[in-house]
Amino acid sequence: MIETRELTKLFKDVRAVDGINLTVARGELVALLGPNGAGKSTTLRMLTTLIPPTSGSAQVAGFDVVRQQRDVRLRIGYIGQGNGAGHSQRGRDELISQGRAYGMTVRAARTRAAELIDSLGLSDVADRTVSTLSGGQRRRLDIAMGLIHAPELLFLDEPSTGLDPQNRANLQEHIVRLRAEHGTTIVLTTHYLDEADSMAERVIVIDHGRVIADDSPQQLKAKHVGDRVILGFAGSEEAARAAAAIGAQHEGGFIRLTAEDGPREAPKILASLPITPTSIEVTRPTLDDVFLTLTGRSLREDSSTPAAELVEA
Ligand SMILES: Nc1ncnc2c1ncn2[C@@H]1O[C@H](COP(=O)(O)OP(=O)(O)OP(=O)(O)O)[C@@H](O)[C@H]1O
Repeated sequence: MIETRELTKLFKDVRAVDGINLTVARGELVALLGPNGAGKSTTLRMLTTLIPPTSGSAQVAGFDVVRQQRDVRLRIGYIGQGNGAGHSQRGRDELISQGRAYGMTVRAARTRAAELIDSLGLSDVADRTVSTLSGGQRRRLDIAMGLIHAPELLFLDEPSTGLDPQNRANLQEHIVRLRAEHGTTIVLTTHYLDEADSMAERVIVIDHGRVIADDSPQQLKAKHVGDRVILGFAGSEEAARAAAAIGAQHEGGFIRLTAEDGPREAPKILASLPITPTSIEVTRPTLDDVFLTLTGRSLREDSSTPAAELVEA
């Protein structure tokens, strides 16, 4: 569905996207994850034909993003960071007008609008003017706008930024359901770690315009970080004896181990110790730990991340 080769975008001397190669198969739900300024939106804007690449190439839905822009545009939906719907119109009318702009008949646009209103949970508010909708409702209307022409591929640029946690969860549920019902290929950008983790079956981590990791969230965590098992002992001496028995190091009264599957391996570790620990803690890594391992920086500590997102990330 998407194939890019050395896709690059320069803004004067800023290398916003630096030779990205990626392949997205039909039906995948892929999250592009990275800190502010990593190049996620620029990548999306090239894939949606909004800006031309400086070099490299991209095929989207079988067409070239530079030479066959119209063919690409007919097959994709794009929901950018701002709200797309006009504020003084009723939501349903906005959807129908959007369908007409794509060349649909009034009848087809009405039917499709009704379907989307239903599947995005907008039935109670679709006949109100857009300006009276809540942030979450408006975002769902934006998604309906992007889907009116039944695109094969939907791009969402930070779909849940600015929403409260409840609306975010609700929106995520709708996106996952749409995908299950219609088989739409979805590519979204996010800097919410939990969003990438829970929704996407594949996470492409981008930093400084380059892909630094590309795998399922589970594999990324297992491959790059692993689970942590921390054993606590009554004192340093006990910890040293236990550490010697399993060929590990201790730090004061603690032994810190990495395990591929912590919850399963912890009982075996315990069984091989000559002394019973006083505490045991098994922690599973987050995608932030993956980012930290790969870059030495935390996505959360990114100085340009707005404070509201630090709390939720
Ligand atoms: N029109 C532009 N002119 C100049 N520089 C730009 C332009 N658009 C983006 N950039 C720069 O390109 C880099 C990548 O920006 P981009 O918006 O793609 O990042 P992002 O990963 O989407 O970040 P965010 O999460 O903040 O949206 C940044 O350094 C940004 O300042």
